[in-house]
Amino acid sequence: MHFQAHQRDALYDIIFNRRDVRRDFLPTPVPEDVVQRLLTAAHHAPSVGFMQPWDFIVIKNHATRAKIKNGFLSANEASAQMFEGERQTLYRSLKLEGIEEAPLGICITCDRSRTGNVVLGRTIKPEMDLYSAVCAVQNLWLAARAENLGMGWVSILEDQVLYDTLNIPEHLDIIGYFCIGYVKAFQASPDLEQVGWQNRRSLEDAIHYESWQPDS
Ligand SMILES: Cc1cc2c(cc1C)N(C[C@H](O)[C@H](O)[C@H](O)COP(=O)(O)O)c1[nH]c(=O)[nH]c(=O)c1N2
Repeated sequence: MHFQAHQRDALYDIIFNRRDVRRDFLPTPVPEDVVQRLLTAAHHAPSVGFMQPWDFIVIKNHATRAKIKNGFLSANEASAQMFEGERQTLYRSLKLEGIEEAPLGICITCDRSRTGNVVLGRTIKPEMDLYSAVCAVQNLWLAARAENLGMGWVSILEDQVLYDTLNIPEHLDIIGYFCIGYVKAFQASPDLEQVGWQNRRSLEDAIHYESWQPDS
């Protein structure tokens, strides 16, 4: 398959217009065929040794999401206290999850023992299975944006909340919990940039030619 310019441009549009969404979710359910398309995209991510270490737990039940939200609330209080002064005040004003508002939750796990102990490509760097599962996250994120669905990563949450609430076996690692739903609007830039928490680093500083150089 040879992609045409308009197809290339569509991919870049999706990349640049993808946002971490935690507010403005609409209650409109995500149709099952759309959910299947999202998960098919996630399932086609690259993985070390083709081990496909991920599983996807799909959560629509509100009571389940309310339990996860409670877990967020306590983790978020502990997190807020790690920041000081004005930074803590700003942190407390941020909306950092849409667990109850978004009608769809997806928890992604990583089975580090899938396909055995010795995995092609993971022989020297054992963390490659976790990285593979994160590749599935990014596919999901981009597919969601292509479907005009907002998606937000909620990592302010103790893993144990997800193990207990979702009955996840202990041998699985938790990669993340994601809120997904249609939205009133997509923001043009990251929320954290809009509120002055953190600016986008210049690409110039991120690119190094031939060898690493400190920021200019
Ligand atoms: C691994 C990981 C974990 C988290 C996030 C991202 C990633 C990659 N982000 C979203 C993050 O704040 C966001 O991606 C950046 O601020 C950039 O914004 P856009 O994603 O471009 O909108 C995120 N956001 C949030 O509100 N609560 C959270 O718990 C997390 N956790």
